[in-house]
Amino acid sequence: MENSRKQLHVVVFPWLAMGHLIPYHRFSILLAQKGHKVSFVSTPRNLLNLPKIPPKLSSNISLISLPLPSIPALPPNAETTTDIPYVKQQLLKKAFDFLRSPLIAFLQKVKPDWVIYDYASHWLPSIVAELGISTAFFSLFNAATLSFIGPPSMLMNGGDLRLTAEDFTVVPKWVPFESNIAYRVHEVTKYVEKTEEDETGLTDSVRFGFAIGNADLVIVRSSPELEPEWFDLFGKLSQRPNIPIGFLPPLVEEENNNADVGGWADIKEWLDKHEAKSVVYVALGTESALTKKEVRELGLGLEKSSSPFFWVLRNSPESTQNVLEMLPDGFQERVKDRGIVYTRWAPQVNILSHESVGTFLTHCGWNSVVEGLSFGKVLILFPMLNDQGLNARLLHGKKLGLEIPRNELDGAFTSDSVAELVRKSKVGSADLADPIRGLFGDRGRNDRLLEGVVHYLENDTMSRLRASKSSLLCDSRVLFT
Ligand SMILES: O=c1ccn([C@@H]2O[C@H](COP(=O)(O)OP(=O)(O)O[C@H]3O[C@H](CO)[C@@H](O)[C@H](O)[C@H]3O)[C@@H](O)[C@H]2O)c(=O)[nH]1
Repeated sequence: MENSRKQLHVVVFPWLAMGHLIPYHRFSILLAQKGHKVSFVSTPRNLLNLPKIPPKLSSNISLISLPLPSIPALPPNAETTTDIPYVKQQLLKKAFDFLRSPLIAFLQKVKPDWVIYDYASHWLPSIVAELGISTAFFSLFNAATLSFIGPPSMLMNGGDLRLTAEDFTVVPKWVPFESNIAYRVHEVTKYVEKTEEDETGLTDSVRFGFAIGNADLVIVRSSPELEPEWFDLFGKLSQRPNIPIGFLPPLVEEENNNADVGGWADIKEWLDKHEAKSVVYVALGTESALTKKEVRELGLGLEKSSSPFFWVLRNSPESTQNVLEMLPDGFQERVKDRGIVYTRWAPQVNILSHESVGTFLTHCGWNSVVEGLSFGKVLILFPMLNDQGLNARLLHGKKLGLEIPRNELDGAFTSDSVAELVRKSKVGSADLADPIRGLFGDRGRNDRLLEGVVHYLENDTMSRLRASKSSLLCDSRVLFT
């Protein structure tokens, strides 16, 4: 760390979801690499499951464990959204909200310069401001999604009148330009059900409202080159300083190359046998669950495509049936020479970094999108939940992906359309040269955006320190007059 730069102490507190813990952890590593001190706060099992901290950075990162209080009806070991059915997520938020007291006690003790927090801890910024600590909301949603969610001033007052799934299929009235970014009914049905069963009394949009509206800074995991009009609009709607951090393109972890049976070494051996860009990687993140009918259609589609594939298909807490039993009869036997159905946690970044993978059939979780595009894969878009439908519209509009046609109401699709898009993904390499696509994996550009965020955190802290020193000077002058 240069002498002119102050070493910051940053407390990082993500929501309890793998898709949040992973990028918050990555951001923490990058802050530590810049010489800053990070306290990464989460629950015990989540801390154990995080990627290893590189030994040379371990003195800069402390893992702070706060046990998750038990809540009736929440399974005892549930510490992430992956452990529970989607409609039970609000229970996890209820338990998460009980982390408030131990977290505040920790902050009072260590008095960091910054707290970087997620949308679920909407209560954090106002309390932390009273302690004189700066707050940054780190948004894993892009600017288009943040704008779709709405102006914080409206959300904080409970003024979001969208209640039914249909309400979310309309471009909001605060979007002043032409846009097609809105949900399809099937992409929000579960959100509406989850909200109706709300255990916390707060909808996610209210949490977003407070998380954004009370932040000193909003850091957005995206880039203004991808979505200039949405960054512009989000700045106006939020009335908060906001800054893009770029995409945080993934790093391939060397240590994943282990001897675990069925682990990365075995997967790599299988991928190595295939021609460049021939394999379709299929994975739908950590929160979405397919119905039996969807598993069947997707399977038949992959079979009809005649393409080699690697399909991550794990059991979901939403279903009591083993997911392999949902596959079409005889499926695994018929495709055994060219397809793998993988039922464990997959080393996704390693797989996507492999040259034999050409196509990524994805649910459009923002991490997966970034990972796929950073490694130059062709995306087949299959949104299921959360921001995924909006991401799919954005990507489709920018010609960054091919969307599987689906029935707008129930999401039904055909195996033929899956097979057709897989084939199309193999021939449509022309737009791979698109400069927008190149932004995702451009290390130089992404590093510069990250550097901008780090400078903001450093400079803001320095000006606060100078301001508090000069107010002390004023006070002492008052004393001496
Ligand atoms: O077997 C697996 C499954 C997932 N991953 C990783 O886990 C992350 C998953 O993130 P994402 O692709 O964004 O999917 P979700 O976990 O479903 O993400 C949640 O969080 C995202 C960020 O807020 C949102 O965009 C999604 O809609 C929301 O469901 C990625 O880094 C994957 O590489 C693995 O490494 N192996």
